[in-house]
Order: sequence, then structure tokens, then C-alpha cells
Amino acid sequence: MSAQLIDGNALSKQLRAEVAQRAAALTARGLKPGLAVILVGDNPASAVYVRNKVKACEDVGFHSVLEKYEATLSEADLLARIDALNNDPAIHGILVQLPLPKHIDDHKVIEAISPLKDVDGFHVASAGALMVGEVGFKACTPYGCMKMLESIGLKDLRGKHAVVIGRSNIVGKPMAMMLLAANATVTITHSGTADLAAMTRQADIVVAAVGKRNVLTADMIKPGAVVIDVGMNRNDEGKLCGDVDFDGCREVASHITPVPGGVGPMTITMLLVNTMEAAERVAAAAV
Ligand SMILES: Nc1nc2c(c(=O)[nH]1)N[C@@H](CN(C=O)c1ccc(C(=O)N[C@@H](CCC(=O)O)C(=O)O)cc1)CN2
Repeated sequence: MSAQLIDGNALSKQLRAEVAQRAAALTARGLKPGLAVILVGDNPASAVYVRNKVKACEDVGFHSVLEKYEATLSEADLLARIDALNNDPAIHGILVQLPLPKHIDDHKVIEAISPLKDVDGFHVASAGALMVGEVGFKACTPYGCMKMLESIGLKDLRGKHAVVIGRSNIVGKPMAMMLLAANATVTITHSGTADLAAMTRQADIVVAAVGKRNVLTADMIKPGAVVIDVGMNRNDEGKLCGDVDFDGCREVASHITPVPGGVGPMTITMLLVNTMEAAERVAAAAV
């Protein structure tokens, strides 16, 4: 039997409509949510993503600013721009598109963003808040994965075993923390894991976030598992594909996310949700 698809485009449409309603309500009270997007350099994929982010902002009624800089922009100049945006009352969220050119220290740049405007959820303060269960912004990609699980009735994950493949700061680690906060039993696997398949075969939920094709194949999952594919790769024909052998795994899993049309659109949707939240927090603090 073929797995049910978890459609990131359909879920995004629904969540973005909710954001648009909240944005209209806040705008009517005199506060329009605002997002600043910074792109440094000419990475073609990044150019598409930032365009999509700005378009998504327009669609839900946000104010948005796209700042594009040459790849030669100095780190000091970028930090100065972030400082200005931190102090701009029309801007509630700031994001710097990654990857940055090699001469710029992305850690330094992320830490320069005010935690109150860190709608990517990458700041150490946001990661720490997630770790201890305090208010902060959740990293958009894993946050989107959690919403996808919720959409199939998996909100409280008590009794479920989730296996995360990958330990990056922006996906693997926050993903594990979010699954843990939802009461799952969580295993994080990575390049140093001795027997990956032995781990994934035990999982009720597998999240693949490595950036390598076919990391997860049908023989590595148990029947009925839920498979979330965060990967974004190109196959030999240049076609977009994830980390999961989709055709194989869909015959074994109960639910699976496609690539494209799965986690990718949800990343942008959760950026809107975080920006909305940032603006609402400003409004709440003003009363
Ligand atoms: N500052 C950030 N930089 C990066 C992030 C991020 O969350 N914040 N994530 C990725 C890129 N990314 C968003 O920025 C992103 C990647 C892919 C998609 C998406 O919708 N993909 C589509 C397919 C698009 C295509 O055809 O090429 C899909 O999966 O359906 C959205 C956002 C790295 N940088």
C-alpha cells in the first residue's frame, strides 16, 4: 500500500490564510508586521528563496524589505545594516539568507540579530529558549516539520520513537528538541553513527536532514513509519530530490513528505508565522 502524502503546499496555504487574518487584525490596530530579508552575493538558489519569501510576505499583507548586496560586502558593513534594522520599529523580523560568502562569519552575523527579531530562530538565545522551554522563535524548517506531524494527528508524541538523521544547528538539533518537547523518545543519528539502519528500523517517525540522496531507503524503515524528508538535492538528471528514496519508502511508510512540495514551502510558511508572532509580541508589550 502506498503511503499518504503530507502535502506542504496545501498545509502552507491553510496556515498562510490564518497568518493573513492575524496580519489584517494587527494592521487595523496600526501595526503592520514587517520583515527584512538580507541577501549577500549571487547564489542563484538563494535569490529564488528570498524572492519567494518577499512574495509570501506580500501575499499575507506584511511590509517587507529586501536588501541585496554584492558578494564583496564586508562583514562590518553587514553588521552595521543589522544594527540599523534592529533599531527600525517598522521591522519585526530580520533574516540573513544562508549561505553567506566565505569571508563573512555567519555565527557572528546571526548573533548580531536581536533575539526579539530572530524570526529564523538561529540565534543562540532562540536555541537556548527551545532547549529549556522558554518563549523564543523556533527554527523554521523543524517547526514546519512539527506542523506537518500535527496535521496527521501527531501532536503529542508520547510513546513514539523519533529518529533524526543529521545534527546541524539549524535543522537536526532543533528538530530533536522540538520532538522531545512534544514528548517523543528521540534518537539523533549522524555520520558517526555505527548502524544507522538499526536505529531507523525502530522509529515511528524518521526525519532525514543530511543533504545527501538516498540516505533513507525502504529496507531501513518499519512498516507504517512516518517519513519526513528535509533534504534538497539534485539527482543525476538534475531533478530536485530529497534525502529519502521516495519511491521505495512510500511503499512501506504510512505517511511521507514529497520533495518538492513538502518541507520546503513549510519553511517559508513558518517564517511568516514567526514574523507574525514577533509583531504581536511588540503590540502586546505596547499595551
Ligand atoms: N536564513 C536562512 N537561510 C536558509 C534557510 C533558512 O531557513 N533561513 N533554509 C534554506 C533555504 N530555504 C529558505 O531559506 C528554502 C529552501 C527551499 C524551499 C522550497 O520551498 N523548496 C521547494 C523547491 C524549490 C525549487 O524548486 O528549487 C520545495 O521543496 O518544494 C524554501 C526555502 C537554506 N538557507
